Amino acid sequence: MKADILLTNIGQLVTMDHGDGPVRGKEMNVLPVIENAEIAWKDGQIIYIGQMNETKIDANEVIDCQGKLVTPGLVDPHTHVVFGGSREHEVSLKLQGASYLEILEMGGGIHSTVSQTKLATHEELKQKTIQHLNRMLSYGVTTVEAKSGYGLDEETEFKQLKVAKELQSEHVMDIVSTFLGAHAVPKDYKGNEEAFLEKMLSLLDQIKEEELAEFVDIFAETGVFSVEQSREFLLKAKEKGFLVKIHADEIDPLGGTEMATEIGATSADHLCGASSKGVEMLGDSNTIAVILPGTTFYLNKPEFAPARAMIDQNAAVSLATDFNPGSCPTENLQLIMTIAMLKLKMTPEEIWNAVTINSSYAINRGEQAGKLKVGRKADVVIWNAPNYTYVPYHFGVNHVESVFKNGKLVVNRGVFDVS
Ligand SMILES: O=C(O)CC1=NCN=C1
Ligand SMILES: [Zn+2]
Repeated sequence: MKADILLTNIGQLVTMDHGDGPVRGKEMNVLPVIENAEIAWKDGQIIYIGQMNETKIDANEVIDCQGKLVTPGLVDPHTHVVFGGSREHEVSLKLQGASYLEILEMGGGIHSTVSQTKLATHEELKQKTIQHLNRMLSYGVTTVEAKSGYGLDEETEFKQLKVAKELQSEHVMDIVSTFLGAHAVPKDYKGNEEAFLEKMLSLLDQIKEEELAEFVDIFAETGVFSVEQSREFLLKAKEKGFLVKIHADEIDPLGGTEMATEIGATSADHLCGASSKGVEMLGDSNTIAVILPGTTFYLNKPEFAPARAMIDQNAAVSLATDFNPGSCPTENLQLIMTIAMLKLKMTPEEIWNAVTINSSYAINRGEQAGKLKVGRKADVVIWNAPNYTYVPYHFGVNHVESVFKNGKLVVNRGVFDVS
């Protein structure tokens, strides 16, 4: 068998090849691992996965993985990666005890990023986003969702969406685009949310025509949009052919989780305040629960999402960074894995399923990402770690050694000249 690249002497090859669909409930605690394994690819496509020395493979390049861990590229299914500026100036307010919603109400938070995103040129926004995507790649992420939502007007929402679309073809990262025009109520629409939502809905035809987004999302939260406003908005988006997802029960328990499952949302995200009814409905639905423990940590909230109860009720759970300049300014999905272990009480097996195969289904890429299987593209990570438990265990550092995207080496962190 002729190959371009063969990885051999792999200690643990985690394939995520459970069969079709996301993994849910008890199945989340199963991790398909091949010990002492090899994987080979040609022209960017996986042609062999198996035990070492089972098959003769004639490869142009052979990489001895020295017993290390190899996994699929990670999938980050919830990020606000396209944005201007930053919000470190709000740290003093946070330290004085101002809450996220209080800062938003004061005209800061999302509104602050909206002002900075409006000021950024298309090119400035694009170059800044490339830096964030490169850092995500260095953490082992090879597929990412990118939301708009820092324009709250036609011009700047389209600027964000066009940056994401250009990077879909120009950057090696696979990017799934989401329209989040309903991210907050701009000052000139205060008290007139319905009119603002109508304005955002009026953009959908052009977004669909120009293929600028696959998903539509909305922030269902106190002081932003109600659950009923969100239901109506997302149902209209579905009628126009969009897939939908929702920021639900992030801060206040409004019942967005239940609504997401009722309308057949692809994912319901945050869910810190999900009710027991909402948890039960997730278990009985195809809606993926995307949990963002980094945000709960960074907002210093005591209550984390009840991920343990969701898994116990047979839900499919995914993890994401929620990378954004305000409530979770980190691209480090590995750190999220550690927080999920400690605060959500998820096992290493559940965590690895939640950052690969389940995340890929949360952004409609279940057939393309999050799994290593013959015939799929070679999005592969070699970790400087002896096993999959080691990554969330040894926290706050980057364990990636090499990242291959479509079979091409795109990140090599294994090179040190320390003599
Ligand atoms: O604050 C932000 O910029 C991102 C966010 N949207 C909803 N929750 C957090
Ligand atoms: Zn978010």
